Amino acid sequence: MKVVEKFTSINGEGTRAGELAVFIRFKGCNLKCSYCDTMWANELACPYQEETPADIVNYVLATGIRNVTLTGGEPLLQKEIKELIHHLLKAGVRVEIETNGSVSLTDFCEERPVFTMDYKLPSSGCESQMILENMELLVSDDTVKFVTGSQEDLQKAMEVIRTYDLTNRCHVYFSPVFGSIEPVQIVNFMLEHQLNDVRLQIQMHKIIWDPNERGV
Ligand SMILES: C[S@@+](CC[C@H](N)C(=O)[O-])C[C@H]1O[C@@H](n2cnc3c(N)ncnc32)[C@H](O)[C@@H]1O
Ligand SMILES: Nc1nc2[nH]cc(C(=O)O)c2c(=O)[nH]1
Ligand code: SF4
Ligand SMILES: [Mg+2]
Repeated sequence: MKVVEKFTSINGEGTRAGELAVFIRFKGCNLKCSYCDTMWANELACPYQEETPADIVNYVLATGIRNVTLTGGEPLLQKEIKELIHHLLKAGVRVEIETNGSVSLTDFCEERPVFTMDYKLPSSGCESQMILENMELLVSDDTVKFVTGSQEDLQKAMEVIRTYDLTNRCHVYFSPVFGSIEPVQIVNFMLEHQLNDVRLQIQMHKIIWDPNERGV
């Protein structure tokens, strides 16, 4: 598996935000979101370490931390990802996968990690790649995350939430494209449209550390 970085930190996002977590970041992505904060990991020339699922499980267990987030890049594109999920779950670790909404989840629903799945909004430039069938596969521990950069994005996110009744299916988060929309605009939109059960979340690690710092 192509690992570009692995580190321990607090999870800066998602339902376990603020808890300790181990991060495994994989190389490569099939999308090119306008705002991507880890584009470096998607470049062909990005150096990586070839690791087996067993190497990764050993690293995770040695940290003594019970949460692991598999991210990237797009983690579900790694050939051995199913095997890795299997071994991590068997070892009793909580597995969260950050995925971009353009990879089918059908193959990952038997032995289940927790999914934090983006719905890519218009300002990302990648909305046409969304696999809408994925919405039907989400369960109550999963999350749909809308990273919003504009009023148009907020409007579209609301439509998607209503179409798929997302707040009755799973967690729903709004997160600002870091530094490009004022969080208060998101709050005002939520108030104006009475978006109950939607949660605003700001990437905590970008406030604790320099927003461009890697490995945190
Ligand atoms: C770097 S991606 C990797 C996982 C997967 N490719 C995806 O897009 O979900 C991890 C998360 O960071 C979010 N993200 C990337 N750049 C961001 C930015 N500039 N501001 C806020 N969130 C961002 C993505 O939308 C995604 O939810
Ligand atoms: N601390 C911290 N929390 C995170 N949660 C999701 C991350 C990601 O890049 O997917 C991330 C990250 O890069 N750092
Ligand atoms: S899908 Fe994720 S990793 Fe890929 S470009 Fe978009 S934000 Fe970056
Ligand atoms: Mg990140």
